[in-house]
Amino acid sequence: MRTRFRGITRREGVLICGPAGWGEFSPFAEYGPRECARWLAAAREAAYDGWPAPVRDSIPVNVTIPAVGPERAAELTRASGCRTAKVKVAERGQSDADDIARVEAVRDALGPDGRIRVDVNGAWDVDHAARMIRTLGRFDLEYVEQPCATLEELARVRRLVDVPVAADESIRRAEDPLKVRAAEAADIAVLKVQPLGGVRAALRVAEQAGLPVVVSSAVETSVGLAAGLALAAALPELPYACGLATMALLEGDVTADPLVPVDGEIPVRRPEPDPAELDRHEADAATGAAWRRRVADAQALMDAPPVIGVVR
Ligand SMILES: O=C(O)CCC(=O)C1=CC=C[C@@H](O)[C@@H]1C(=O)O
Ligand SMILES: [Mg+2]
Repeated sequence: MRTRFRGITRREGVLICGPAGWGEFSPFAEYGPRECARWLAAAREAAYDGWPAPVRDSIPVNVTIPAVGPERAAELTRASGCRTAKVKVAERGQSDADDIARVEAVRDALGPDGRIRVDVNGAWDVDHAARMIRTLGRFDLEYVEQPCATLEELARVRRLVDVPVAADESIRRAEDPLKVRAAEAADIAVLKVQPLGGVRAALRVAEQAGLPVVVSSAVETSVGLAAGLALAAALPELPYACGLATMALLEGDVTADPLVPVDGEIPVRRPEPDPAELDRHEADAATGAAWRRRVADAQALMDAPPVIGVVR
């Protein structure tokens, strides 16, 4: 990766080639087989079933600003050409002052008409969240993503601030993603294709959650990003720019024509992996064997025929 994001500097995964095309299985290292089964279901759907028909052919996207200094944050914002930015805040080891400086720099770079959301990844308690959301509110926030860890805390924060609250981890890591609505914990639901088990599964969550939705990536290659675009393209409504411009966080891609935004949008398309790029990024034998085991462990929990075909 070009920069540390979500605590990692390397992104690994498995690409599966099937009759419907290529799929990506790239759960983060700490996820066990039960959670990985949903990620594998998403890859299978891409490789074996394909996706529902799109109702739009271009997706507005936000630039994703990691927990970098204000100058770098402004640089990344300007270079993206996007009119919406999602700024990581509450990074471990950093201060509220770091977050305020980063958001202020992004606001300066975007100008008054740009939209800014922040992603806390559940790190604040309710008092800290209320205080920081009010402080950052002076930069006019579009919404705050997962300010606290639990549904109960999200519901309390919602009643304390007038910035909309988006649920992310409460949707993608929950046994029942639909509890968010019952708990009145969020105004917006963030959908990620792999954690939710595929495009069709994510469409069902969107329908049942009954909230406006944003599609966001899991920092995949263009193989996995194509599934995120397919979800964003199939949703009946798409009121927010989507977090699908994460190719900017990666040094390279497995395709020769990566999915990157032009004027803040990404066209809905499905780039094919390029043999030379596949070879360039192929993991060593030990890493490959470990990933084949992760596929097998997740597969063992799925009531679906085993994944076969080319696994790289
Ligand atoms: O939503 C975006 O702008 C990009 C994707 C993104 O922010 C994330 C991807 C994967 C895990 C997290 O680090 C983070 C998130 O919490 O949404
Ligand atoms: Mg998030």
